[in-house]
Formats: sequence, structure tokens, C-alpha cells
Amino acid sequence: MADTPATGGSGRDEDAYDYVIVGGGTAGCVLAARLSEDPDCRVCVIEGGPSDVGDENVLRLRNWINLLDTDYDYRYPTVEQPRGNSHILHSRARVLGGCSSHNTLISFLPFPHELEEWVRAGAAGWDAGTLLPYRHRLRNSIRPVAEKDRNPVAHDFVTAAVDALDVPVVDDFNAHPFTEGAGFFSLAYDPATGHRSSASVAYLHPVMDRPNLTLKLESWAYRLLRDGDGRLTRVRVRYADGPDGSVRAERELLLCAGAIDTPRLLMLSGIGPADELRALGIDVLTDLPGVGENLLDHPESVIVWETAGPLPPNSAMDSDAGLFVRRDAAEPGPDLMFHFYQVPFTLNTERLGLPTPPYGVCMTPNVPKSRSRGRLWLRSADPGQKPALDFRYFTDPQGHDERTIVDGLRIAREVAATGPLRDWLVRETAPGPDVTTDAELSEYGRRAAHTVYHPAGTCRMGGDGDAGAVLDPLLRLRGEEGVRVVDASVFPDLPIVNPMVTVLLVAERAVDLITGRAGPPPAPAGGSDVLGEEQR
Ligand SMILES: Cc1cc2nc3c(=O)[nH]c(=O)nc-3n(C[C@H](O)[C@H](O)[C@H](O)COP(=O)(O)OP(=O)(O)OC[C@H]3O[C@@H](n4cnc5c(N)ncnc54)[C@H](O)[C@@H]3O)c2cc1C
Repeated sequence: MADTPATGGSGRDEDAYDYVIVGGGTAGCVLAARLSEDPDCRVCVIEGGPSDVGDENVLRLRNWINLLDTDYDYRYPTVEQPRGNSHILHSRARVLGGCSSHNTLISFLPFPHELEEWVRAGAAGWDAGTLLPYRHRLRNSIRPVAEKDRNPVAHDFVTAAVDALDVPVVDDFNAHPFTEGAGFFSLAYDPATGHRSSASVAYLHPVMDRPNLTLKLESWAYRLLRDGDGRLTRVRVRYADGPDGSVRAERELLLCAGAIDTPRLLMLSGIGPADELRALGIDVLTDLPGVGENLLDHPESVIVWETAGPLPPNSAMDSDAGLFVRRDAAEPGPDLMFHFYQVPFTLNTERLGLPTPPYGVCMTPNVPKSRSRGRLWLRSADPGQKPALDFRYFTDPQGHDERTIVDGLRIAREVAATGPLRDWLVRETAPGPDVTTDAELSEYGRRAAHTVYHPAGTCRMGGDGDAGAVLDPLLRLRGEEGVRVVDASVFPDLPIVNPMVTVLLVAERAVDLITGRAGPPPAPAGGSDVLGEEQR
């Protein structure tokens, strides 16, 4: 399986394919499966991690938390965060399927109004009417958490949130655009087996025996090179089991290494901020100052309660329900989100010396429209050295992100004080009831902050004349020929919601941009009807 047809016996000096995909992750699996539908089209995937086939560690959704900080994870530290938590380890999956193989598979369509914002930011053609119909092409099995997996304490969280905050129960967050509400999430999973419906499971597993599809696993791309025609279509690869080699794309090279590794690879290849690259001794191919900029994320904090005893066992992945709040009525969508965990998530609170209850629950209020903007850069020309990630958490001058966390912690307490959730809880263990003022809540909230693991935006699309744009709206790398980027790095801005489905939609549309195939019929232009019409 590791090296299917083309590399076997043909040597590794320079293998050629029609399309070479760097990164067999969430977006990469979609491209690989779709492009290889044409039997005459030779597709090669270069993936840094192992296969997920038959690997129960990966396939069992509820095991996700045990994959963090293991060999399935590239583990990217952050630089010091003066206003946030400097100890966050950013998990990025090292396995076929990428982050869709170790995430929680919460599946939200992006809001129509956010896609219109993308268009206003220069991403012409990514409007809601064009992108959202691609939902019908998704192969993942996406469905609200099954009844048998609904934990009674999560049910009671939903009831309490609805009562405390006067928000509606949402039965299916993908049925209509919403501004607020509480309910069980939709997940990409199979309730009968508890298995993932990751990008790998849904797209690649059914087609792995295609003779025109080659998977080079445990293979690390570390430099892009121009071919004889000056097109950027060659890639240097380090294999786990032999000497380095090159792979060449006769049509296009497709970069799908994710929001951290795609800009890293570009910069290692001399594409990025020229002065910085030269200072590291890297020969500059194209000066693109936007590479690595616009590093976006959803920061969250946490509030923990001890429960009277062990909780019932039902769950799909231990964080099956959530809550959206719109504090500012002028906002077109929610501006505060909570995940509810039926386990105590105490990684960051323990470090602060706070107690870990034997049994407990927690809420993690997050900032869906974070205004802080970070960047990532290379520390050296050595491809083995991890890049520096600076999210600049909670640094927006208006204090919006900090305010959102303070409000979130207060609202969480309101929900916890409301029945029937109240009846499960013995005491608040983090931050604890003595932490009450805005200043105290802000200090705690930021020190105990974590990531929702949604880095994006570091190779963003943009219009002509936008000096920070890395890609044109057709996902083509500016200043070079023969290469596109397709992953979460292309987002001009991060969706309010968890972004995996947006990555899948972008990848499905990218296939049409690459092949010239027609997209699905457009939905009626604009308006919040787009989702509702489709769903009914
Ligand atoms: C713990 C966790 C939980 C999350 N939960 C959710 C959730 O519930 N819902 C949601 O919507 N989103 C969630 N996310 C975010 C979501 O999974 C990601 O935004 C999305 O999957 C990113 O897709 P991608 O294609 O950009 O990158 P990835 O899926 O990360 O794919 C990148 C691939 O490229 C490979 N690669 C990288 N560099 C190289 C290289 N140089 N050479 C070869 N291969 C390389 C990697 O091994 C990987 O397979 C979560 C993320 C994490 C980490």
C-alpha cells in the first residue's frame, strides 16, 4: 500500500504524473479521489504520514483525544504569547486524511454572509450561491449525533442553555443559517461503528485500487523546483525508506499540506517575503510577502465543574453538543460559541495549579470571529526545523477577543446555574468561584486559553493589486506557473464555525477549477435562503 503502482520498480529519480498532490489530508484526499476518476489521468499523492486503513486508533472517532501529541501529530509549538497562553501545542495530523483523521469531525456549512465577505476581500467566484451547492457533492456521511450517543448531561446542558439564554434548540445546525441556539452537533461519522467518515475514509478508501492513483506515504516534500519550461511543477521528496527523489507534475502541482506546512514549503522553496528568505540564505524565486501572514485561529478558554460521580457513557466523541450566542444584534451571525465536554479538559488549568476533578464536565467558550491576526515564518533554511508560529492571541486593539472570552465565562456560569444541568454539578474547579471581576476573568481566561485547532489563512486568495494575496481567486500561486494551493491556508478569513466542511467544499470546487468541469447549478443569489432552500 505504501507506494502503489507508479513508483514500484520505476526508480525514484524523477517520477512523472499528470497531477502531484502534496499532502494527503482533508483537501488532498478530495482532489486525489476526484482527479483520478478519469482513468487516463495519473495522480500521485505525497503524504508525510502513514495510512489510516485498518488503524482503529485513527478510525475510532472517540479515540481522537489520544492521538494528540503522539506520532500521529506534528506538534507545532507557538512562540511566546504575551497576552495569551504560550504553552499551546498545535496539533496537525500526520496520517492519511490529515486533520480529518484525528479531529472531532464536527461538521458545519459556512454561513452565506461569510462567503460574501470572502468575495469582498477579493476572492471572486467564492460566493455562497456558487460554493454551497457543492455540499451535495460531499461524500462524507454527515448527520446529527445519533440518539444512542446523546449523553443525558449533554441533553441537560442544551436544556439549561435554552432556558438561561432564551435561545432556540437547534436540531440540525446545517438546516438553516442561524444566529444563536443550542443543540447536538452534526458529525461526519458512522453511529453504527463509531468510525470516522474522514476525507480519507469517504473519498480515498473506496478508490485505493485505482491503477492511476499512486500514494507515496511516509514521504516528506521539502522543496519545490521549476521545470525546464520555468513552471513550478517539481518537488523534492524525502522518503522514509530510501534516498531522496523528485516527483514531477506534467499538468499541475497541487499543494494541500495545510495552513502551516503549505506556507512552510513555499518559503523553503524561495517563495515568500524576499528579505526574510535571503537573510536565511534561501534563494528567492518569487517575492510574495503574504506567505505565512494572516495566521487565523479560533481561540477558546475553559471552565470546569466537578460532577457528583461518573457520567453515563453515551457519546460520539465527548464533545457532542454546543451553543451559539449573538451578543451584538448588529452581527449577521453568532459572535460567541461554546463546546460542551462531558469530560474535564484540564490540560491548561492543571498547569495553573487548579485541581482536576475525578469526574467532571467543562464548557469551552471560543471567539468565532477573532480579530487578532498572527503570522508564521521560517527559523532556518533547514527543512527539518519547525517554523515559528505567532498567533498574537488577544492582541486586537479593540479588545474584542478578550471581551468575548470574559463574556463567555460569565454566560457559561449562567448556564451552569440553571436546571437541569445545575443538578449534576458539585462545584466549579476552574477558574473557581472566587474569580469574578472582568480583570480576573480576562487574566484567567487568557492564561488557560487553548486553540480550537483551526489555523487558516496563511496563503490567502485575493484580487489583483492586493500585495498580501498569495493566490488569485482560481487558487493559482501568484508569480509562478503550474501550481495551486488547496487547503485551509487559502481562506481570506476564518468561518465562524468549525472549518473542515469549508475545506472540503473548497477542494470540491478546486477540482472543477482544475479540470474545467462545470460546477453544480448555482443556488439563488445571496440571501440567507441559500442553505435553507438546499436542505429542504
Ligand atoms: C484536534 C483537532 C480537532 C479539530 N476538530 C474539528 C472539528 O471537529 N470540525 C472542524 O470543522 N474542524 C476541526 N478541526 C480543524 C480541521 O480538521 C482542519 O481545519 C482541516 O482538516 C484542515 O484541512 P487541510 O486540508 O487544510 O489540512 P490537513 O487535513 O491537515 O492536511 C494536510 C496534510 O498534509 C500532510 N503534509 C503536511 N506537510 C507535508 C509535506 N511537507 N509533505 C508531505 N505531506 C505533508 C499532512 O500529513 C496532512 O495529511 C480540528 C483540527 C484538529 C487538529
